[in-house]
Amino acid sequence: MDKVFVKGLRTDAYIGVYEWEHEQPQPLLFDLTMAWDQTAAAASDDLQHALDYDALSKAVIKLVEARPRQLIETVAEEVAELILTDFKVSRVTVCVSKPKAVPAADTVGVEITRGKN
Ligand SMILES: Nc1nc2c(c(=O)[nH]1)N=C([C@H](O)[C@@H](O)CO)CN2
Repeated sequence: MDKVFVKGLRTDAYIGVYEWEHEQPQPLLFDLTMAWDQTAAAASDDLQHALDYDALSKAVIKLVEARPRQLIETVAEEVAELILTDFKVSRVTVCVSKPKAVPAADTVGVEITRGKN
């Protein structure tokens, strides 16, 4: 299956279980990989038949910045659900990185893959 991807999509979010994390936003980075058949987009050269990574990126940022959450697992599931539902994608992998979470590590995060039944 063909894929459309977005790497290193940055948002600033109220995210975390600790008190200080509720008081200031911190960066979350998303790597998103969507299954998408490119045939119609390539044949027509028309964005209407493509998975619009610009619109998708904006929708993800809007969702993530809309409200505070405790766990990055929750964010990952909500982002996957948005992409599957609003962008008619059949399968998506969402990787969420939280670079400020563990000072001794470059970054930490979770990765999930979800599909429509
Ligand atoms: N699996 C997870 N572990 C932890 C999370 C999380 O969202 N998922 N969050 C925290 C804290 O908020 C941490 O990021 C602050 O440094 C701890 N573990």
